[in-house]
Amino acid sequence: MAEILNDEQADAAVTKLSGWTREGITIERTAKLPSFPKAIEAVDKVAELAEAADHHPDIDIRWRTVTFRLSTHSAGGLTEKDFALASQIDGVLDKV
Ligand SMILES: C[C@H](O)[C@H](O)[C@H]1CNC2=NC(N)=NC(=O)C2=N1
Repeated sequence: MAEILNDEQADAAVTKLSGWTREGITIERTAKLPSFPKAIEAVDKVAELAEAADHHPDIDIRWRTVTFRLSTHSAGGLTEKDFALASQIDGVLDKV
């Protein structure tokens, strides 16, 4: 099982991402996409990455605003898996 990062490690890891904040054992990023279809396109790409990683974000879609939340449920905390997928999500959002 992936190891839970402590507060210091999690805070250091979050600063390496773009636009993510940490709320306890969850990290989240909200992005406003240019349109609803673009928001769905971004979510679709993230879904493919999530499946490939076998790690899945909670996703909230409101018109063209999308929030991604990550936590490693099986570990009960934040692990490298969350930060690895968050970085991939940044890559998707940079290109939309
Ligand atoms: C069996 C499989 O590895 C697990 O159910 C995975 C799937 N996706 C997951 N996603 C997240 N965010 N946390 C998990 O603990 C998790 N577990």
